[in-house]
Amino acid sequence: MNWIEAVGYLGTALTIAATAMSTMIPLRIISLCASCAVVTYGILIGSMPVVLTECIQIPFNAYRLWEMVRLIRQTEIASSGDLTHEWLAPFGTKRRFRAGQTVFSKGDAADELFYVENGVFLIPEVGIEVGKGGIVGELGLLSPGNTRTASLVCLQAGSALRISYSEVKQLYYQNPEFGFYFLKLTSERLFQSAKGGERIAAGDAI
Ligand SMILES: Nc1ncnc2c1ncn2[C@@H]1O[C@@H]2COP(=O)(O)O[C@H]2[C@H]1O
Repeated sequence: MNWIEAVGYLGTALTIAATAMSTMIPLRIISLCASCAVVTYGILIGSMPVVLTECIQIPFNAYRLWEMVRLIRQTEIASSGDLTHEWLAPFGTKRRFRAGQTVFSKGDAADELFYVENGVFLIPEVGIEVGKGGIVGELGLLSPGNTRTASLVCLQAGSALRISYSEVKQLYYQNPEFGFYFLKLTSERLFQSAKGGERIAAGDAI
């Protein structure tokens, strides 16, 4: 076997390895390496169909790889809670609350969540205060019968964006980063409640 054939076999081996892979990022990286080896081989043996096939595949693989890396980066940002306002603001309807006002009570029917813009709110059952940037009222979307798992009372006058559950669902299906953030937020709160109501401030980064 001469070195030109060795380059060709390297391309074959990498192509087979990529086909066998189940995780997307390594698959795309190995596919790109395979294409580079096969293009080199195609040039060395003067085969335009081989070169052309791989040159068409390279941008597709590179684009999909970029998409996956971007999604993972956004998901990381999402899980730190930085993008919530950006996501929710276009859907929200502003509502003002005065000190002492009950926003909702435990057991009420739930069909919306709140993104706190300012003021301070209290969840009396767990003794948690929710301030600017906090999300509250999301568990009703998942609770049996869609009822509130706790109450919410306004401590210091402020405002919150109301986002209906149907809009939350739209956002969930259309925006995987939001979906992941929502999953993390709700599961952290449910885990904490199950552990005995340890404090997770509703505005805390998760
Ligand atoms: N342990 C908890 N930590 C933080 N927030 C909570 C906790 N339990 C309930 N909540 C919030 O209080 C809200 C009450 O209404 P929901 O059940 O719709 O959604 C609930 C959560 O947003």
